[in-house]
Amino acid sequence: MAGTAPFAKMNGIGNEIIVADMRGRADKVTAAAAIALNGDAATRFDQIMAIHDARTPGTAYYIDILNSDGSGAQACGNGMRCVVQALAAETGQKTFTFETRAGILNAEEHADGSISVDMGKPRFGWQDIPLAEEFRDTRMIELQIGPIDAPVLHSPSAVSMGNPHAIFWVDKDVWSYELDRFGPLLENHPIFPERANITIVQVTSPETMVIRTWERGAGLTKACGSAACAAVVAAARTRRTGRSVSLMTPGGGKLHVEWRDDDHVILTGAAEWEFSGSFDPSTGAWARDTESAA
Ligand SMILES: N[C@@H](CCC[C@H](N)C(=O)O)C(=O)O
Repeated sequence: MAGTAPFAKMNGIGNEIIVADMRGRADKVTAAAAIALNGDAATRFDQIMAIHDARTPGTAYYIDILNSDGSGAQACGNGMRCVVQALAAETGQKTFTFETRAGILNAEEHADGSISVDMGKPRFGWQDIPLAEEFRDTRMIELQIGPIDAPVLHSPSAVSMGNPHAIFWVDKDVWSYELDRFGPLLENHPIFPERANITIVQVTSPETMVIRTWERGAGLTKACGSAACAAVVAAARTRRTGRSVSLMTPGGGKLHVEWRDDDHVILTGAAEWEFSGSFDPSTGAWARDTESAA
């Protein structure tokens, strides 16, 4: 065992995040450790953001992302904001370049404390998302759930923000849908060979929307940053909104997404520290720092 590692329990507008400091060590946070941490109410989380030493020149750190079921993820917008806030508090630095499974991304903490993450360019090709079969136009794919002649959710847009997203458009309040029941079925539908994050979206104006997400590998969450990005890109692509949109999320938090003319998607919002501790990255056994908030 390489010894315990420091962590911070944080959240990105309610998306439950553990930022694990794995710098200077060769081991990784194991799936077993993730599952154990998620099984304890005090450390229950949606994603672990493990900060590792840089692998690529020009980047500050490599960020390994784990879902609460122990699986890996390519992108996590809300978690990246937590990483930025933690590193900015430690170093005083305001801008960072990171590497993730999805590639290299830049992020910045603003003077008001909000944080913007450049989530890169969306991809729409069916092999890129990926989908199991060819769809020439992923603005609307054939997929539905519920009775065949009166589907509850149908015809989603599909988008990759580094990770796979299906966006279902609804007219009614997003809370009136049983996402806890349909989410697992859609996440694991054979059309998504790598599973998918499932989001329902109510567009409320050309600049606003309300979203609820069932996350791949984590279930219902209070917010999902990459889903917010995917929703805005898909909405703009289908002419439901413009390219600059404010989103309300189930935790009551607000995110802003801008799909810039250079094709990059910028996610902006808050991050919050809750408490700190140390943990064993191989087992998930952990202890709270004595001076840390309750
Ligand atoms: N909460 C995240 C998304 C996390 C990754 C996702 N569950 C996946 O497996 O792709 C966010 O804020 O983007």
